[in-house]
Amino acid sequence: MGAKSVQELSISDQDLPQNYIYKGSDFGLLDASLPFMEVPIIDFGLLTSPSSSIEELEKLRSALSSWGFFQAVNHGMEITYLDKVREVTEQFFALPQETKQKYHREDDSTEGYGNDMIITENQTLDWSDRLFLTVNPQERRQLRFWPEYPETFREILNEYTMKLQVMTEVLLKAMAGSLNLEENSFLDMFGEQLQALIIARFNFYPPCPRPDTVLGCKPHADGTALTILLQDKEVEGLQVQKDNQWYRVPVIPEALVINLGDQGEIMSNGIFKSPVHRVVTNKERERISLAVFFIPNSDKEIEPVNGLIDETRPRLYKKVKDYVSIYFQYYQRGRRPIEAAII
Ligand SMILES: O=C(O)CCC(=O)C(=O)O
Ligand SMILES: [Fe+2]
Repeated sequence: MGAKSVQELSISDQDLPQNYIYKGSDFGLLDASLPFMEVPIIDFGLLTSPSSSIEELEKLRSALSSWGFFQAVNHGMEITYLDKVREVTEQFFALPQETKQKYHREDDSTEGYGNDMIITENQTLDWSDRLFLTVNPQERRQLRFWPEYPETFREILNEYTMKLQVMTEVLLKAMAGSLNLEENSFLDMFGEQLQALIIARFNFYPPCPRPDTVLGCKPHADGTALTILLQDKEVEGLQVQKDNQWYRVPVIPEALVINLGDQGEIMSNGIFKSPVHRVVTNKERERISLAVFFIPNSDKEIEPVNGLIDETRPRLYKKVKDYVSIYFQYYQRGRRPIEAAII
């Protein structure tokens, strides 16, 4: 049944297993003296067409082409609702270990509860336990991995991801609008009516005895088109890289953190960035987050939108299909999967 959960490791007096020690050369700067990112805050209410504000679209374009990250406010979900989503996440991870094991993922599969998937020898493991659930398309749901406790878990996950789906449609249209493209240019790449693969990844980061050498999540860029992240309400940990410098992503309890993934960068012909980010650990407090991944259907070919290719901006990426399948292999070897798509 595989290794101990990170949660169990965090409370055992056993020495820290060596494979959690991060060996990359880019560790170093884990202290709080790192600068905060100058986080672009986008008012979602102003993005909704047909009256979307030119100014807000310009802010969106600028955020996605510099950071690849922004914080979304006025997205239609009250903070009390976001707190409910956080609460069921905390409640799940607080269940007794035997109960959580009921939802344990198989060693060779991502779906379910468990810690970092082991793909290569010598791989550094992330200091986190996760619950990974496919939400959409509905027929791909594997309900045996969906917690039955807390009782509202399934209902909230279903409802929350439906709300995010609506946001994603608005966002994809606004992204196109911000580049003067036809409104459905990005949306169409997902397939009919956003028939996206939607995956929810609940992350749990227990306190870590060695935050100076252990990461909650290794540096990576997401393989998605878009990711919508609900951060812990109080505990910071997410950092983003820009021009070889790491920045802290501030906690804004009522906001959703949105970032572009590799497939979003490919569609935009490199105008929008898929940012490298990581999660650091701390000694005192646990941290939770919920990342929801929006991924074009695996039978859809993804390529730069036509209107974004011209003499001054040649096509930068090849057509890719089922990008996710190569993604994990590259990631666990510490390479950027998007390299596979560069012309
Ligand atoms: O926990 C976080 O803040 C980020 C998690 C993340 O990057 C991911 O799940 O891909
Ligand atoms: Fe990520």
